[in-house]
Amino acid sequence: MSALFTPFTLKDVTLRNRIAVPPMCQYSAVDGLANDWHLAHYTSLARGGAGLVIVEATAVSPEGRISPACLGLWNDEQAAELARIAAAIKAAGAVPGIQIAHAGRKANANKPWEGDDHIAQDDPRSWETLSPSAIAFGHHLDRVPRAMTHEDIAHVQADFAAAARRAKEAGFEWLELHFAHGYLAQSFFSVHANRREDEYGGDWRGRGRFLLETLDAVRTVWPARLPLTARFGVIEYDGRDEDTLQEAIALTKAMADKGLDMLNVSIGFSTPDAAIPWGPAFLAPVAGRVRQETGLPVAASWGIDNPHSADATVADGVLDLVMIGRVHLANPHWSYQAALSLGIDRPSWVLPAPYAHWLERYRPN
Ligand SMILES: C=C(C(=O)O)c1ccccc1
Repeated sequence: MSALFTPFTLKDVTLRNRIAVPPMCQYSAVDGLANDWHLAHYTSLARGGAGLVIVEATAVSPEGRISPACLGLWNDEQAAELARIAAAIKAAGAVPGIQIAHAGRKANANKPWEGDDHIAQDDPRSWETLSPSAIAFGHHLDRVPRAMTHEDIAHVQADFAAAARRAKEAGFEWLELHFAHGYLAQSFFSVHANRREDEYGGDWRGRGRFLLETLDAVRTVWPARLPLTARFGVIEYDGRDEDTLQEAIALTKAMADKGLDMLNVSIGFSTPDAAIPWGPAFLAPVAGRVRQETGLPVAASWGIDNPHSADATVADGVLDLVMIGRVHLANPHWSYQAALSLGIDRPSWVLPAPYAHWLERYRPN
């Protein structure tokens, strides 16, 4: 029996297997609106057999977008278009998830294939960037952001709560807060980005306050019966990893006490000088430690694309869900290939019936 193809239940939601498609920005929206690109993209991924499909980083406000082409959930028109995607993912047999985000000091950037750098301030598409402190990320993202006031902080937290409410009304059943990858929430936690001397800075509790308060605000509107999760950078690969990990584990425990149901373990990406040890499933052991020390179910991504390795991380109790990202862009039916490789019974039926019946028939014995 394959551990990867066992169901997973969290709160009132059951996934058909342990395979999740993590958020992967498409940079294909206009005014934050989802369009036919997104509908085809997410429908295709859901038809491929994954248990959970999480829609990409969706900004809680216009200035929270990474690029002008990112999705948004700050108005009802955007919610209506995203409702079509949630319904399409569900109709294909996967659970519809969505990640809500604020890009902080990495906001206002060109698409990755159009420079990946901050949009020039005299460009009509440019907007002001916000962060805990007036410290730029560096390299291609060298814009110095404005240090947030307490009014800014309260406003952004209210935006997260409003986006969560819209996500619920749009039919999403899994919510992920973007607390990773050097964006706003990660920046509050990061010693590289947060040099504040008020209650939102200093030790891990101070630097974690924005994340805890944002979680609180979202928890009040997101239904208790549906999973409330976060993607969180627990390590920076910046030479102080053990310190960061211990602080991240302490903050994760505090988030669990406030109703966080699962952690999608990722990387901080708070400094351009990180020495990331890219390699097959390199982050899985870090996620396993977070799982062990916090007692929370965890997921992880980054270089997990081999079915046997993915299966082993679940079978060995390292991960509860495996985030299979970029390889899904090359092969939306990765789950079917994994089912064949792992020798599960009737592998074709990982796919929808209109595909499965053809794949199962006329096969050599
Ligand atoms: C666009 C990203 C996101 O939405 O998290 C991202 C950024 C840096 C590394 C991986 C992913």
